[in-house]
Amino acid sequence: MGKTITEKIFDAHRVDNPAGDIQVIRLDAVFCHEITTPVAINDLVARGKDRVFDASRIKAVIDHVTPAKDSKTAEQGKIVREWARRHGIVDFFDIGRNGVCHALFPEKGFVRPGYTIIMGDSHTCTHGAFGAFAAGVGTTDLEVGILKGVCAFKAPKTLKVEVTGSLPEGVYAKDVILALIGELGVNGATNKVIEFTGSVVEKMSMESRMTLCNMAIEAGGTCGVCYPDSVTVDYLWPFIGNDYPSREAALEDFSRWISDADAVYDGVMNLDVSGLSPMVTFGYKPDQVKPVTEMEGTPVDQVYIGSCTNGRIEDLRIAAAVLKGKRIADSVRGVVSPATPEVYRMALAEGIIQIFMDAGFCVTNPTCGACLGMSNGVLADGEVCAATTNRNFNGRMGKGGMVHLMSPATAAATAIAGNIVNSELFDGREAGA
Ligand SMILES: CC(C)[C@H](C(=O)O)[C@@H](O)C(=O)O
Ligand code: SF4
Repeated sequence: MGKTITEKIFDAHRVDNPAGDIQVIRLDAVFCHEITTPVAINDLVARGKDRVFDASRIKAVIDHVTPAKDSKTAEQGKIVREWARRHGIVDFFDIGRNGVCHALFPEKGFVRPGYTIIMGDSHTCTHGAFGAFAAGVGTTDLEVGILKGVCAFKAPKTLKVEVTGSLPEGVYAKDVILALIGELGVNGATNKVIEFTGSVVEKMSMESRMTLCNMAIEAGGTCGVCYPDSVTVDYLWPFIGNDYPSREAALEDFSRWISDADAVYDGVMNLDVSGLSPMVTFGYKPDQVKPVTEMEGTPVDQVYIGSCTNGRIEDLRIAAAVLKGKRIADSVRGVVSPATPEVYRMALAEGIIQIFMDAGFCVTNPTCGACLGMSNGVLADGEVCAATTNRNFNGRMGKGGMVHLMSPATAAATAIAGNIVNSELFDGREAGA
């Protein structure tokens, strides 16, 4: 019987099978940030277990609220900073080098096909885009991971989603994942890995694949996963060039991490995106999704472009293409947070930061910022934000605020119009047609 990519990853990492379908797997990396890791650190210290399994496999960043906005966030940063120093964690990213964890760590080459990764963050599923198993965990699992480099999971179940057809102009990975979550519902993939396959995914950049996998959790998924291919090899080449004689050799090696044709799934669905139009959420749950055309005219107070979903260079390029030479509406506050310093640098070099500033956007440092409503653009009661983020929960961006999730193109067009609108990049034609 064939196996899925996730089953193969588990087979290669299993160190114990204590009971039933519980499997203990060895971890290739443990990622940390300043919101959830301090709780684990403090507890390990209190229990006299202030150790790390392997400092080189722990990657840490201060990203959610940075620079610190108050004493509490300053303290959280301090705990992680001192812990990283104490244990010789070299890959620790503080002010000036820090960015949103799920954008920064892949960009640094820390995620590889076949890897197992945990983090105390629900959007850890993003890293599956590289053909890895990466899952968000709670404090107890994080502590065990830091201490022993292992984690217990149930045997993985997989929902295979074949994305077929051809993406129309102006329709992006964000629209695909919103449409999928709309179909699945917020619990549609609970306790399952969502395996994204099909010709549309094969044609996607690593950035777009990360956008897809990032929101797997919004349908309840443990992880999203894409097969590693030449796109993955090209993205990782600066980091793996010394390990393989050629890109072809790397590709050959990575092909271990692809599901067998006769793998057994817990569900298979097809999503033909040929007729898809830009999508937007309308309520407080990510599965409340409609085509933008049905929400047109909804006024917004703020437009936020950033986050681990859509704060990468590809996203900023798309938004800038819409904003170029235009001004955002007087009634709108535009905020853009490049996801990492490298994204910021590229955007600067390409004139994208200039376009955002000329359009009237405020450009912040790389951080989660407004995404979770802790800094850099918190909404007032009754205010509405068009955002490229992944969560529209009630009060997420500020008490009494409403968030509409959308693609960077739709967000940029909305900023110009002052209300929700399709971008002019969308003409409804299938790509290449
Ligand atoms: C702060 C952290 C625990 C949280 C998460 O797990 O997702 C945050 O990143 C979010 O997006 O709400
Ligand atoms: S950008 Fe938003 S969703 Fe992503 S890790 Fe930060 S707070 Fe969470």
